[in-house]
Amino acid sequence: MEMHQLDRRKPVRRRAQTALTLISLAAASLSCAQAFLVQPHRHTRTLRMGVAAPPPAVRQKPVKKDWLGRVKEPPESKVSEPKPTLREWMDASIREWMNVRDARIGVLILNLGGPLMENDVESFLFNLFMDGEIFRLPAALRWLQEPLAYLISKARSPKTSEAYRSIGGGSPILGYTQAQGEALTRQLRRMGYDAQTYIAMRYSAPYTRTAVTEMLSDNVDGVVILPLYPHFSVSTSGSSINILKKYSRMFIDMPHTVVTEWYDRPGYTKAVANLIQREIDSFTADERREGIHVLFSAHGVPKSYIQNGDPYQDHIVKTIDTVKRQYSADVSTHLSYQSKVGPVEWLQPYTDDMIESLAKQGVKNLVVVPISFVSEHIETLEEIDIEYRHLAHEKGIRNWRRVPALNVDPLFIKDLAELVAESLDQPVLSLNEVCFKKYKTSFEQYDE
Ligand SMILES: C=CC1=C(C)c2cc3[nH]c(cc4nc(cc5[nH]c(cc1n2)c(C)c5CCC(=O)O)C(CCC(=O)O)=C4C)c(C)c3C=C
Ligand SMILES: [Fe+2]
Repeated sequence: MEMHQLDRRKPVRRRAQTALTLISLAAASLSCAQAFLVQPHRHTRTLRMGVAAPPPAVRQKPVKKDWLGRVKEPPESKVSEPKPTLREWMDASIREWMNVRDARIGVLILNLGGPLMENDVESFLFNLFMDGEIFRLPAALRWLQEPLAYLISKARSPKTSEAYRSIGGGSPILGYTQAQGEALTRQLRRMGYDAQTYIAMRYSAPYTRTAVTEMLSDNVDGVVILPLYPHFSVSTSGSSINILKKYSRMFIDMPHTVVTEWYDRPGYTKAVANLIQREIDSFTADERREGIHVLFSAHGVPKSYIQNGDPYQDHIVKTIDTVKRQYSADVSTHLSYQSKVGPVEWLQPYTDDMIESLAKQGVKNLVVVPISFVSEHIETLEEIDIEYRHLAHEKGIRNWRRVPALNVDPLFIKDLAELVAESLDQPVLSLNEVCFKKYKTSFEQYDE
């Protein structure tokens, strides 16, 4: 009975086999034609949709073929390589649908965001305090996150609005981030990459979902995820990566790698040192004889974060160690932390206490360096330039200098571009690995 049924299926199977053979022949001749024709592959990019590139951990080696379709064996050393680089992953993914190599790279820039105008302050603060990486409640009280975020943002918004009003009514962070993104795109293109940058802000538009949607509709072949924070903290890069992890289903077949931190980059640290040196050089010979003090002021985080393993403070200290080797040795260097929020203890010493203490010691010439920020925003323009400057003068520090943020400093942008390029040739670090292995963020709890 079974035999009979099988026999009756044979002609159907034969027809299916013939159809398959015809399809493969057509596909083979198409790929041969493509090898000879100069094809603008972007027009056919939709072919790729739904083709899942294998995730890095289980990825098989890409099958390399010559123009006749013969399989080329990879060199022996590469066979044993445990993890692919992003470049290899992109290559493999592209080769699955077409024999082309001019990969388009999306660079997804992550930043915090800020209110564009005064009316946005309350919703920006609400988003910020809704984030469990910023405003951490014990597990049993997490159901209070939303009502508390609502109350705190309402209560804080008059003070915060006043601060934004004093710098023109809104945060300049989006404008600077866009300028940095455009400069990075230009630099990567000068270096020969078909790259495009996209901006994902954490607490204000353009949000992560928008950036990812835009990036996918541009048909990028691979993504480098680049937080614009040199130092990793779960409260900044970690929080943005959490949200991205939530949306990672949107680019499940998209080769990607995460740059988690870049606090020791040569171009970044040199660019900061150059800006400090410029301020040091602006002092007169008499002022130099009096002594010059350089105060690095980093955005603080609650002390408990560091006790729970956040590497932020360690990264800050390492940046400063590298930077201070690159400017005049005859100045004194200090570190303090600014922007404390709420009643719990944050990293110490606080910047206002440090300024008072330096003034008490008789310091007259002070250079302040905002070290955790790479563009101007409220903490540099209001907190440092207005509040701390006023305090310093009041306490007798006569000569106050503030080192500008890097913004689009050419040396810095070039270094960021090199960082992106280098990340293509390093073993990929996936979102999963960052969230579950490297830093163990708590992404499952929170929404954008
Ligand atoms: C490295 C940078 C930053 C760290 C670390 C960070 C931690 C952190 N911040 C808050 C609370 C607030 N931050 C606010 C604004 C703000 N913070 C950063 C950077 C870091 N924050 C930026 C870039 C900005 C936006 C600046 C702009 O121009 O808009 C605010 C809003 C302003 C205010 O009301 O003071 C709050 C609040 C916490 C609690 C925290 C660590 C847990
Ligand atoms: Fe902050």
